[in-house]
Amino acid sequence: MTSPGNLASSSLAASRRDADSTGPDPQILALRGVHRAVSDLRRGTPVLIHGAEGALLVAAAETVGALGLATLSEAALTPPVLLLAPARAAAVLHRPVPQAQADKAEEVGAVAIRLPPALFDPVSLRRLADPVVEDLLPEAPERAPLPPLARAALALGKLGRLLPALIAAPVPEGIAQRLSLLTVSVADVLDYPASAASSLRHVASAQVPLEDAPDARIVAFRAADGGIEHLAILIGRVEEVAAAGGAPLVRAHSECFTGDLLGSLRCDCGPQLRGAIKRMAADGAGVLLYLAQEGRGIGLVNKLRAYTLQDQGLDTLDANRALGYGADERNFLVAATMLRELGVPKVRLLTNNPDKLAGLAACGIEIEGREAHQFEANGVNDHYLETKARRFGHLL
Ligand SMILES: Nc1nc2c(ncn2[C@@H]2O[C@H](COP(=O)(O)OP(=O)(O)OP(=O)(O)O)[C@@H](O)[C@H]2O)c(=O)[nH]1
Ligand SMILES: [Zn+2]
Repeated sequence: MTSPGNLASSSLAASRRDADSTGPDPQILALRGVHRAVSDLRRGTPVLIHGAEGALLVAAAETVGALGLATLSEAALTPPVLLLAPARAAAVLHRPVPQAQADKAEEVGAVAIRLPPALFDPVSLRRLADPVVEDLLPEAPERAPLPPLARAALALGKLGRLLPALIAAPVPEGIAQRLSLLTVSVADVLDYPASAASSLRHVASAQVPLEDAPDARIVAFRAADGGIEHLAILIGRVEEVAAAGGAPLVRAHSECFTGDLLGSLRCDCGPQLRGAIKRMAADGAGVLLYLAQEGRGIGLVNKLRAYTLQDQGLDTLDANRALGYGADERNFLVAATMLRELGVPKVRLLTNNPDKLAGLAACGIEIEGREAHQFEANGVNDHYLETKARRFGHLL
């Protein structure tokens, strides 16, 4: 269980992990490499992905500028193509992706679009990437053969919480060094979510009495990539309950800026957050994991885009898909690692979401029971709640 002494030695251990006598830890180097590549994509700078199949230079359609496109053209072995997730590709191509190809596309999770000169500029590319700017081209573009490493390219864009739309071109090995561009391996990109989650360690904690739970402590967790922190709010006698082999109430709550902080009526997050804290205080103990997984893992910017699509008639699940994301992009290993670090391997989970129960169990957390966590619809979120029950299988 967390104590100030443990915390101090744990953060010291974390700071030493990258500097022992045998040199930096390869896992940490891999995590940092991917994190830096993501930052470059977010800035509009191309990065190189390499694997056994070759080397692919990629840039995010959402952020790339004229300079990035010029770099791509100059280095490309074959003309750059636009990689899109299958759902977005179907919209851009003005037709469903044919079945045989769709299967392949789902498997790879990417479709390549040919980019004639008229579309090879930052404004056109953003238009092709973003379903909110629903201004389809009068003439649909053509498909192109899928380059190698396409799946890793879209995965890298998603890690950056960017629209999963990347301009990509196979390039000769060694070009990245000549152009001073970052290189990441396909394995490091695909391993990143699990590797980052399993590297989470507590870095700081403090007593923070809450209105609804005066005996509360916040513990902050940081991964070895240097990314954003996740928080655990410990309420009451958690330590005692866990030490006695009991299962405290636990809620894995994904952050929701709009609902938690502003009281948005579009979702049920605010009442669920405050309700969980009250319930844990009444129960005498509980752990609320406040996870940096805004918008079920797609990020706040994409959630705002998803809201616009919902205002145009899509539901919460189809809006995610239209953007090129999955219905739920969260990684349950984050919550499981935090619980293990806190010494809470057994829980009574406050949730209506069967995927959370299955996801945490798959990561080795013992689910002693589920506690329903439902709140009245408010007149604005009725359709959202109904969609969660109907399409996500939420338990009532
Ligand atoms: N992508 C997307 N995310 C949303 C939308 N509405 C709310 N969210 C996000 O959904 C997350 C809320 O998830 P949770 O509170 O964990 O709820 P849940 O998965 O429905 O499961 P339980 O509440 O545990 O039953 C927050 O990160 C919100 O930002 C939406 O329309 N689209
Ligand atoms: Zn919300």
